[in-house]
Amino acid sequence: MKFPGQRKHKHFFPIEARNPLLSELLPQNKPVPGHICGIDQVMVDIEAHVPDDFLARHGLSKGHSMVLEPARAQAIYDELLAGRLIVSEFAGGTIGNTLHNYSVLADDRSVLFGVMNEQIRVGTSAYRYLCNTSSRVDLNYLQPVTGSIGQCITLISADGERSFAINKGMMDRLAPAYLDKEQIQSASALVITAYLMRCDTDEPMQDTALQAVTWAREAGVPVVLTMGTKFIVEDRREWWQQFIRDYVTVVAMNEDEALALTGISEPLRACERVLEWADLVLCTAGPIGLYLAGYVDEAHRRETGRELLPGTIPEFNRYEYSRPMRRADCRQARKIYTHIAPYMGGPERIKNTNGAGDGALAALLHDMAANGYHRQNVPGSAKHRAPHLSYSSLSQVSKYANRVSFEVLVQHSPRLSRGLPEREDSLEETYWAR
Ligand SMILES: Nc1ncnc2c1ncn2[C@@H]1O[C@H](COP(=O)(O)OP(=O)(O)OP(=O)(O)O)[C@@H](O)[C@H]1O
Ligand SMILES: O=c1[nH]cnc2c1ncn2[C@@H]1O[C@H](CO)[C@@H](O)[C@H]1O
Repeated sequence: MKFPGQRKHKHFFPIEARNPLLSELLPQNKPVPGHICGIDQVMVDIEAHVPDDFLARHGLSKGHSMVLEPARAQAIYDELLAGRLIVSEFAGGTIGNTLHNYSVLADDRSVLFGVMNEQIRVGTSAYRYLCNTSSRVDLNYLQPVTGSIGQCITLISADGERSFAINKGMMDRLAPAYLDKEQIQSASALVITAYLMRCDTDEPMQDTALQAVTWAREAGVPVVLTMGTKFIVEDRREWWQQFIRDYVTVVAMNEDEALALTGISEPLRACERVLEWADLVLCTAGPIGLYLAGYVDEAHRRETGRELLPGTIPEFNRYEYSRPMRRADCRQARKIYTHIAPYMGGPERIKNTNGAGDGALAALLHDMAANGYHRQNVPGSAKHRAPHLSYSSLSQVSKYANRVSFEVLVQHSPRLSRGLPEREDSLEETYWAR
């Protein structure tokens, strides 16, 4: 496990360095490995650049993800192919992307639950998927199926916005029998997406997801839910609110999904509302940057060194230097918030925004997993006097998440091809020194 930022104090990693003092604290010399788990509708992104009237002509809604009848998806694909508009076919899926990015950033193992073609031929979508997935993503648990994984036709508009048209194939056929309870219950987090719940009634994906979150909850493993698209949430707002109350520790969403979930358009107020149901909230807001909101016990709160920010919750960032905790672990819980504007004001040129939110979530997961890893390996550390959810403060995590989003925006694919540059390990320094 690579740590999310350089630490200048006594908690410095890597512990593999076998500091003799640290090793006294360790029952064994080999560090206990960590991992995270995720469930996805395994799919490839087939990317094409199109004018807005292409979307209108095919009845697609800009910025969203729609599952189409196979014949309709095929018609779009054929038109793109005939017009030589397809620029790439690359592994996708919101959780697949998040696990891949986590593994690249953390140099750590992640486990993907999903389906995969039983037989793979060179050049097919399944082949592309495997080629573009980090070797640190464990694919040994995939369920073999006869039929294709999903295809997500990713249509990029002139302004960089992306719209998805999905030919689902076998992506929702993942059965509960192909989950691994031991892997889930020993993970630092289980990541799922709201997309999993839009399978057809005769498909097992929803039941599979419910089984996994039940096991995670039972073992105290944080359940992380990314909202997918506002349409899924809008249709069943109360259902989602109850689902979050019952199972979810961390909610990740953009401002549209936040509005659909809470009825509140202002991201900070929406985060405040979601904190009534979950413990930690990541809300990305495109060019506005991103918000993180959580809880800390009064006894562990830390005041910011930055200027206090105005907003719908005045001085909302006052305790942003605190490390977030579960509400139930606080004796006197206080809500804490942070906001960060896009890294370096945003890229000069955005290649496309696809996966920028997934990138931010991967960074947050990295910091959470680093905390679990540190706790397991150095249980006596002062860092773990209280049960925090992350290794770093809310403020530090937001900088990291933002930095990773930036990296996704300036490249072509939602999947990072490499980790962040080493020299930036101290985000604090480079962040302000342009
Ligand atoms: N136009 C932009 N200018 C500057 N930064 C941006 C822009 N769009 C996105 N970002 C950065 O990327 C982060 C995530 O973006 P966004 O809110 O678009 O994610 P998203 O809608 O969840 O994306 P996806 O669902 O494709 O993963 C933002 O918090 C911000 O830091
Ligand atoms: O229905 C879906 N299920 C899972 N992933 C999806 C779905 N629609 C789009 N994406 C994925 O979201 C990523 C960007 O966040 C894209 O890479 C796309 O593959």
